Order: sequence, then structure tokens, then C-alpha cells
Amino acid sequence: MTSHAAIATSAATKAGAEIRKTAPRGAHLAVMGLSHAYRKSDGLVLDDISFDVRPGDVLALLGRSGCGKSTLLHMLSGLAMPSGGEVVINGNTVTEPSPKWVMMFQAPSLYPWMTVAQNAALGLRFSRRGHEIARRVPEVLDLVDLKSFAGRNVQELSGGQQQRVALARSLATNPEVLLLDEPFSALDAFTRRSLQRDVRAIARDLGLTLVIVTHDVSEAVRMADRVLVLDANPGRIAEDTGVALDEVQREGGCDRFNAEHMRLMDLYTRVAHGDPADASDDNEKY
Ligand SMILES: Nc1ncnc2c1ncn2[C@@H]1O[C@H](COP(=O)(O)OP(=O)(O)OP(=O)(O)O)[C@@H](O)[C@H]1O
Repeated sequence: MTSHAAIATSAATKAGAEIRKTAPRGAHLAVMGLSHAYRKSDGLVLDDISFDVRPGDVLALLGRSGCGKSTLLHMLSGLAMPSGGEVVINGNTVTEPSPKWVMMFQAPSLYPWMTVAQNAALGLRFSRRGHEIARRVPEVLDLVDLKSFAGRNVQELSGGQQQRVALARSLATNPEVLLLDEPFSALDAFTRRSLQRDVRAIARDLGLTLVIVTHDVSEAVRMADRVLVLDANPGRIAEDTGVALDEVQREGGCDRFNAEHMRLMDLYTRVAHGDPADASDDNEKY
């Protein structure tokens, strides 16, 4: 591990330990017989998807472009309703977005004329919890290692730092479930890895339930406790597998990591491409 990465992880873990006292535990997420067609005349995009995620677990949805990952994540977040089936979080059917289950996208979508702290406060402001800003914003900026950037304009920040601001904004409302739609795919490999490591550490510290959409096998291996590999046309669960690595092994470079990476890559290529040789451009090589 590089010294920068070690410092960032330790900052996240330390801040997480302090914040844990006030944060709720992650929620149980259940998806039951979910199907979706965007138009009645079109075929199903998702067909009979069922799974559940235990509180505090990290689930990766892995599949090739167009298999319906983002559609599924939108249903989990309440931003869209499925044609059939339901999403249940802690016993409540999801019918609309909520600060308890929040989504983070590939682009951080920050307001460029606002400071880091003002952007981080937006979720609280929109959910009429302005009275929590003074206490909560410094806490979450500490958690994402940006406390000293609070007064800076977000336009002065790197892409990775901007994604950390978006993460702080998502965490400020104390969500129980965090839904990530390829949030690191626009970042360079080094920044991507440090964010993968920190987001997993923060989620673990807070006990958050995390669902991450990706088509990057190494991201799934680094971050997830469990991986669902989706087939396409229509999107169905083709494989459901655990990732048996401890936190040190997830850093990569060891035999266990390489073995898990190869096993997942094999599953993914069989589902997504039919032939492992076709998939060699999709992922980082090791
Ligand atoms: N608003 C929409 N209206 C109609 N069809 C849509 C809409 N959004 C997505 N689709 C279609 O649904 C299918 C699944 O799209 P989706 O974006 O969920 O896939 P994905 O796996 O997330 O892809 P990617 O990895 O490229 O982001 C695709 O065929 C897409 O064209």
C-alpha cells in the first residue's frame, strides 16, 4: 500500500469510528420478482430479478453495457418504478427516493459556484434538515478526508476530490443504503483505487449497505462481499457468488486476490461474452 493510500484509509477509518455512534446501521434490502419494460411494445429489460442484501454487506452488480444495471439501480433508489415485482428496504416497499437510500452517479454533479461545504450540505438542505448542517458537514468532510477543503470552490478540486464531495453529500443525511452507479469509472487508476478502498472502509465503519454497479471485474473483487453477474436481453441474474477475501487481500498483488479475480473474470466472460478471449479489453490486466 502506498503511504498516501494508507493515510487516506486511516483517516476514513478514524473519522468513521467517531461518527459511528450517531449513524444508523445499514438496512436489509430485498428485491422480489422484479421485471421492467420501458414501453409495453418493447421487450423486458429486466426479468424476474430476486436477491437480498444483508445489512452492512457490499453487493456488486456486474454485467456488460446495456444489460440493465443502471435500470435496476434506479428501481432500488425509487427514482423509477418497476413494471413488476418490488423493492423492499427494512420491510418498506420503495415507492420514491428517500434520504435513507441515496444514489451516487459517475459524474459528481456538484454546483460549481458553491464551496465544498455548501455542496456537502445540499442533501440536508433539500430534506429540510438545515439545523444539522453545522454538526454534520464537518463530520462527513472529515470522513472523506476533505476537512481542510471545506471553504474551497469545488471547481478547484480534482475529479477524485469532487467525487469525495459527492460522497460526503450522500453520507450527510445518514443513509442506510448507498447505491453507486459506476462512480469511479471516469477517474485514473490510482485515484479509483484509493476511492474504492476508502468507500469500502467508510461503509464498513458505518455499517452501511452498499450496492455498486460496475463492469469492472477488479472493482467488484476489491469492493464487494458478493457479486451478481447479470445476463443481457433481458437482464437476469446468471451468477450469484461471494468474494472470499479479507481487507489486506483486497489490496491485490497476492495469490488469493489473483485467484478470486480470475474466477470472477471467468464467470463474467462466460455470461457476458460467451468466450473469455473476447473480454480481454474490458478490464485492467494483472
Ligand atoms: N429511458 C429509457 N427508455 C428506453 N430504454 C431505455 C431507457 N434507459 C435505458 N434503456 C434501455 O434499457 C437497456 C438497459 O439500459 P441500462 O442503462 O440499464 O444498462 P446498463 O447495464 O446500466 O448499461 P451501461 O453499463 O452501458 O451503463 C438498454 O437496452 C437501454 O437502451
